Amino acid sequence: MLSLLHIGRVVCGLIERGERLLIARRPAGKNLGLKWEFPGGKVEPGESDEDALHRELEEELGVRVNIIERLTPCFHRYPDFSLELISFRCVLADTGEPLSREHEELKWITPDEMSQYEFPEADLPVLEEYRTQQRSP
Ligand SMILES: Nc1nc2c([nH]c(=O)n2[C@@H]2O[C@H](COP(=O)(O)OP(=O)(O)OP(=O)(O)O)[C@@H](O)[C@H]2O)c(=O)[nH]1
Repeated sequence: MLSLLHIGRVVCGLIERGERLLIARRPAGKNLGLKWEFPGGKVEPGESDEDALHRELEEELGVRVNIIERLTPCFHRYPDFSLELISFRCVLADTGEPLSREHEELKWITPDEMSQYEFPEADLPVLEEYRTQQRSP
């Protein structure tokens, strides 16, 4: 029988600075390697989504953020695993630059530049929701 691993809830942060958004490139050796994503990771048992976001962004980028809003959660099934992706718009709480502790590279991009980067499939509805929001008055 085909078994599919459900990795559970994954949180990620769409960190805004002015008109730009922070994206991070996954390391080559990992699953979905070299795709661009929003920093974050798996929610641990007993942890709230918000606490997981703060923990992951501290671990991966060394930053604290203030959450602006939660976007619509998306369930996605990859060929070998599935997840629920919960995204948050946020801003940096302090003035320091994010550090690339676990990613290949970090970039600040405008919403118009998003289409130039390859994101994991699970992120496509998130990108669409974010872009639509940016265009509305
Ligand atoms: N952080 C993040 N993960 C995403 C995004 N989109 C997406 O499909 N994912 C997937 O969600 C999972 C995130 O969990 P993770 O960051 O803890 O996992 P990982 O494979 O990097 O590392 P690990 O399992 O060794 O801790 C990965 O499988 C990743 O490919 C996204 O925008 N941001």
